[in-house]
Amino acid sequence: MFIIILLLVTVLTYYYGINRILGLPPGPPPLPIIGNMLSFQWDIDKVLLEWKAKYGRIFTVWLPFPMIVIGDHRILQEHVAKNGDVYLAKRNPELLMEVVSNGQYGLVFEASDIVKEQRKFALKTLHEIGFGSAALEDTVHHYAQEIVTRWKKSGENEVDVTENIMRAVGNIVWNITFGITLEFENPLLVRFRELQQETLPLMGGPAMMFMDTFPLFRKLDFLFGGHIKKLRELGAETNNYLAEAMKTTEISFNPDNQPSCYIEAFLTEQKRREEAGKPMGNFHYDQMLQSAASLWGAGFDTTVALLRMTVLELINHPEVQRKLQKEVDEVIGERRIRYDDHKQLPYMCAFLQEIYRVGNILPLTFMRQTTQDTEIEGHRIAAGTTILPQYSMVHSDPKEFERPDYFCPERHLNEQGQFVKDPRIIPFSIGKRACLGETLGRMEVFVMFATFVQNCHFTPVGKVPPAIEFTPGFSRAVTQFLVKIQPRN
Ligand code: HEM
Repeated sequence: MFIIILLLVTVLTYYYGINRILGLPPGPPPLPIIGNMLSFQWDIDKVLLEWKAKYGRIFTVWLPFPMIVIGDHRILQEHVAKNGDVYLAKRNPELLMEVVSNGQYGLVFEASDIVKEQRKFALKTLHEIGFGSAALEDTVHHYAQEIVTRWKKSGENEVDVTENIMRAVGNIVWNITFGITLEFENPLLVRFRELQQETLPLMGGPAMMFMDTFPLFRKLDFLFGGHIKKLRELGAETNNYLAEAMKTTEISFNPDNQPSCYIEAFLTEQKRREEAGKPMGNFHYDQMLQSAASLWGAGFDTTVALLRMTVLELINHPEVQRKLQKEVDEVIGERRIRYDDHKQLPYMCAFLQEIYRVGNILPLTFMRQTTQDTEIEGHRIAAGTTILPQYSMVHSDPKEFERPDYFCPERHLNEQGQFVKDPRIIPFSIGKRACLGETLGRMEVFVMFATFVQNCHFTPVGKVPPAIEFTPGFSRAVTQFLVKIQPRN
């Protein structure tokens, strides 16, 4: 009897009092051992917002380790942005990394001790190989033209816009990474997207989180749907393709030339170290391979997903499409779109800011781990605590944005019809782990979308446009939809 009472008291204390005892922000009561894991699906936006309404702007969720969720713009700015070094490290999904990437390498989930060095190298390299340059803008415009030329020929056919967008965006990332231009129709890009589409949903979800947290259960993978086995196979196929492409780059690599892509810059650094008699350090084969995988993984589906969503919103809001067409016709006419044109296209900027708000490409931002003791809103947070900076909770909070589910570019215009940049909308994240591809991503989305509006008119296949629904998974995208496309000029 005594043992039962003791057990009951322990469970109740844990359930109702653990956060208070540990001095953590309040949060949903956790169950012993599994914490709040059962509530933690990847389409968790709604649950997180309910918790925010109930427990405040920061709260604790147990997975089963305590994780502090920050879903408030001011706190994100004051801590994650201004105090970047404290939030530099990620809480890496070790199992996932071991299965897919042979360890914690690359540019997204690399081990904490190599982050600063590899991010510095990546930022410098991406700038040197053309981020922000007119040449890269020309390439993006060239692919935007490829897309609309094909769409214009579609006549009465029902079109899935994904295919051409995917080939164009895929080619741009491939080029930046390997310096290789693929044929527009090259089946490799299609296979690569399929691999990513199969991999991403398996990476997310409670099964992987559970096995990551409790290594003993990895042997029972077959009971959880065989995710580990499948991910290992998909990871191996992806890595083989990347290794092949790296080999091609290596064969034509000339160390005397200025690097034209990421892999060449990596090979140049290796050569420099070799000639100086310095150890390779983290500039080894696995880091090179997984950096390529990171650029591909982070730069491809994100951009494709946002561009697909722009078209879906156009057919759902014909009056918005008409306004965009009018603006482009009046300001640009038939001349070539340039990124700089955004300064003269306020309605288009408002439309894209609204896409960035509702798009929420990462349903769950990557978890961080504090690198030192800190304090947030009066709570002492120990070094090594997991933090979730959840920007989507700002984007979809009714206290921040009236009717947040409603797509409305006008909310980003002032009385004079000028575009108002909203600092609360953070699609590329902030701080020291913000997106490395923001410069390219913003330019790509603008130049491609403006070219679509300039050249094509999109209508739904039936009388009623398709619903806006999202696929679950590590990254978020609207489900498949078809459109009809008429040329505009
Ligand atoms: C419009 C498209 C894009 C969006 C919305 C986007 C958004 C994001 C977001 C939200 C993160 C997570 C940051 C965090 O953990 O706090 C991220 C990380 C990252 N992105 Fe992007 N991204 C886009 C395009 C790109 C492109 C084109 C590239 C490169 C070619 C890229 C490379 C990366 C990398 C390497 C990271 C990991 C950075 C780190 O952990 O230090 N992204 N991106």
